[in-house]
Amino acid sequence: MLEAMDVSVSFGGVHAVRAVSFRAEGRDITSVVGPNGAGKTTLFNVLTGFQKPNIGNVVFADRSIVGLKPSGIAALGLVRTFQKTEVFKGLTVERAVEIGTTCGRDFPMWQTVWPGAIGRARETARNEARRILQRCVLEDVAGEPCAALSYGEQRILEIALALAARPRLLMLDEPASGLNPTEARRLGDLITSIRADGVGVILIEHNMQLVMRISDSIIVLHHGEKIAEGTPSVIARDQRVVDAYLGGSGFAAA
Ligand SMILES: Nc1ncnc2c1ncn2[C@@H]1O[C@H](COP(=O)(O)OP(=O)(O)OP(=O)(O)O)[C@@H](O)[C@H]1O
Repeated sequence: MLEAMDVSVSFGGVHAVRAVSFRAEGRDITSVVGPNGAGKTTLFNVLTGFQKPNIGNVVFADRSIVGLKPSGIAALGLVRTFQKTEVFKGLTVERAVEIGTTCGRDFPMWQTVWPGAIGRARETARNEARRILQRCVLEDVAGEPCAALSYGEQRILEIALALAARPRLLMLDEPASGLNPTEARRLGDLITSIRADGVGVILIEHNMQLVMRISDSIIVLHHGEKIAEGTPSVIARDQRVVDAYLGGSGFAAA
């Protein structure tokens, strides 16, 4: 569904991403890992339209998305999370997700003039929001103001808001950062349930336990280059990865 081809990005003399190619299949969890400064965020920004590559192409759903605005890419179904739930802090969790389901959607003209249509559209949005909150196990806090959520719940709410945009491919940038092991496990369960719904996920993440547990495919970056790609068990045995990323300590699938 998404293919990056020979993507390179330089900042002055710094080669942040060097000729990286990979494919992310529509119903897979594809993780991008690597040490600090490996180029993960820069690559993520290229895929979501926040950074133009110097060279290379990115094809999503059979069309090149290089040069499209982030909003245009999101409208195609490639949706990212933002750590920005504070914009909804005065609203309840359910209302925030409900508003999220209507963002970027066109409403036919008749809906604005036909009595009852607005109420019906609101009801549809509310039902969709409830379904998303259930999927994210946030239904118990649906009536709470967003600002009252714990840090871990706020991170899950970011995903709920991204799901409200009906992604075909969801991009998550370090969703486990700052989560405790229980929260990280809950996050992993959520991400695998999103995959089970037929939505692909691209995950940039430092938490290797989580990555090894849920990924279908892992791409390893080092100094901007892709040094390995494969299933968790293939990556765990790759000597170049173990040397470059893990300082020779090795790791096991969790
Ligand atoms: N806007 C920028 N201007 C100059 N250099 C940049 C810029 N953005 C990133 N870099 C450099 O590009 C390289 C890759 O950075 P990037 O943030 O993509 O790595 P990363 O793998 O996401 O790191 P981390 O895990 O620490 O977030 C680094 O050397 C970084 O200093």
